[in-house]
Amino acid sequence: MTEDGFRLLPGRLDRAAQSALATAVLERVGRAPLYTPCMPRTGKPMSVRMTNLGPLGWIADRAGYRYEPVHPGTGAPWPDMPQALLDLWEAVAGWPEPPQACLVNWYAPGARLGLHVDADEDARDAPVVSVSLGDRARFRLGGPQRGGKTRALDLSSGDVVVLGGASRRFHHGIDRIYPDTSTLLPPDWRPGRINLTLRRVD
Ligand SMILES: O=C(O)CCC(=O)C(=O)O
Ligand SMILES: [Fe+2]
Repeated sequence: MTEDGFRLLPGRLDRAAQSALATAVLERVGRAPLYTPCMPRTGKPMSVRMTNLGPLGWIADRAGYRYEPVHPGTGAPWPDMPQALLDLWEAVAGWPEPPQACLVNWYAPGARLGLHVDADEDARDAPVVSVSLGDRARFRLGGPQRGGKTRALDLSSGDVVVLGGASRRFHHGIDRIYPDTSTLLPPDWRPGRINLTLRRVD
């Protein structure tokens, strides 16, 4: 762990665990389809597609950023979080309560996620735990200030990142993915990357 509470756990999930998790997540994505979020006000579509698992889901649309208990397209509650994610949170988060939201991000080749701070949660002290599955990505980590110094690190399938302590409020994003660098996901989902972001909301 670094002083600022940022932790990269390379290969935290072995291949069998990644594969079982991918199967569990994709089955749920079948019930809660990916949708294209957009920027508040401008309505500009994001390149990452999203859905959620768990009691609450993070939504971005013209009205703003917020958490909702139901899928915006189907109106149904989000599917439950696979037990493996709850277990992972318990093992690495160091937080007494379980996560309330698991954002599922889908990066096709060309998708990216601009530098941002995860700031829509009242539970600002609970860490964010994020899991990478599928193709490798270049993750960018900055500091608390927008426009400050950043560094890049690669995230591979099975890697887990914990944004705890001060790093909970650090800027971060995904510059790009590296297509066809993993054979984990089923053929229909290649090339591409899934990221699972576990958060406590209130
Ligand atoms: O895809 C990633 O690794 C990061 C995702 C992220 O920062 C987010 O969903 O807030
Ligand atoms: Fe984030």
